[in-house]
Amino acid sequence: MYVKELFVDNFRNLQKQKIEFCEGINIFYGLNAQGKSNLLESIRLLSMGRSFRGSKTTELIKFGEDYFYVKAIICQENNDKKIEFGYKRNENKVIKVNGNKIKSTSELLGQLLTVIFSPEDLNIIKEGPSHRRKYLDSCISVVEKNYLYNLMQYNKILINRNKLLKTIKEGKSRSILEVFDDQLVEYGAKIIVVRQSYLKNVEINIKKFLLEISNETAEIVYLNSVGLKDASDEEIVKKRLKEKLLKNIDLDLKYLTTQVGPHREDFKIIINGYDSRVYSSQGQQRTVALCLKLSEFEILKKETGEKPILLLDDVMSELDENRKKYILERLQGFQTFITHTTKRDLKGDCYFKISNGVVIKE
Ligand SMILES: Nc1ncnc2c1ncn2[C@@H]1O[C@H](COP(=O)(O)OP(=O)(O)OP(=O)(O)O)[C@@H](O)[C@H]1O
Repeated sequence: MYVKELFVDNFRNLQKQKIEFCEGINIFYGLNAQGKSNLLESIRLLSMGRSFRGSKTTELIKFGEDYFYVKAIICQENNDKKIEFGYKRNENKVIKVNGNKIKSTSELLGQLLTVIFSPEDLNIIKEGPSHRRKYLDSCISVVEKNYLYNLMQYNKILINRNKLLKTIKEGKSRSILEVFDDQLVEYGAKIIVVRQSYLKNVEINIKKFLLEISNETAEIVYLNSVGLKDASDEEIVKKRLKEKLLKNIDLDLKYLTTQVGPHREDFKIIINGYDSRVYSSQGQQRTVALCLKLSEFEILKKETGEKPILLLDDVMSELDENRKKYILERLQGFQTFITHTTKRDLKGDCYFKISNGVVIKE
């Protein structure tokens, strides 16, 4: 698939305009703070239903305005698909696919397949477990239809269980907790099994990429909440999760929050035998992040049978010549959007200059 055309109105600093892209490598260049990342953000918004920078939807509205609207025409096997995203301050967002309003973000996922590379990817490697969980959940949500639903259900039950823990402290019966535990186990086990399988795929890919880029070995260790080396059997996972919940009840009551479950999980990326989060250099961590994104791309491609679109926001300047060459070779044949401060050094199929929110095709 590829994005043929984009229309933006009141999105961040971008001027109201229609932009036509080419099928190969699209280079967007310009000085700092002109709107390059904003443009990629608008495309990614149509893909995931939210900002890749973690901004709230209301922050995407141009200063001084009260709505924004973004529309893209996607070409897929010679059929055109239209995706629209509109948001008016204090109202609900409106998302449409081919003119039909969709009810939830999960219906949008999979309509426009994108993988974004940005300097913030480093946080997936460097920061705490919540960054890795969030990343993992967002990748899986696109390729596994029920994953987001299961995750949302799990989180709802978790909130209620945590509320209940507080009232039990005040003297109510512990047995009510079991009702929540059964539901938590039901959804939790599904989440764990899918995470296990996804991470196995990531490991296969990351091993290959890292070997090719820097001749290093890689291994992924899924730190699942049930303490299993292989958490791929749903029934076993259910049983173990139930046991763990029961075992931890005193701790839960002490801290008034659920101590065990998918909401506490993490995964480690081991490079040459050492945890990359703790022992890798900044440059090595950057390479690991790059490999992680390349494997996301490979899995997305394999699972959907489609050609995903690549969004490279400000990453080229941080890569050395070898890595730059490697990534550009891998992305041959896919629509790619690259932002850069200069036009030099990058070979593209079409170039756009961005200045003060205006995008000019050359
Ligand atoms: N809601 C908004 N309304 C208007 N302008 C905004 C809004 N949000 C951000 N901006 C501005 O948009 C401008 C461009 O931001 P953007 O992140 O796209 O820059 P960029 O061209 O990618 O620059 P850099 O090369 O520094 O990364 C910034 O000056 C920012 O302050």
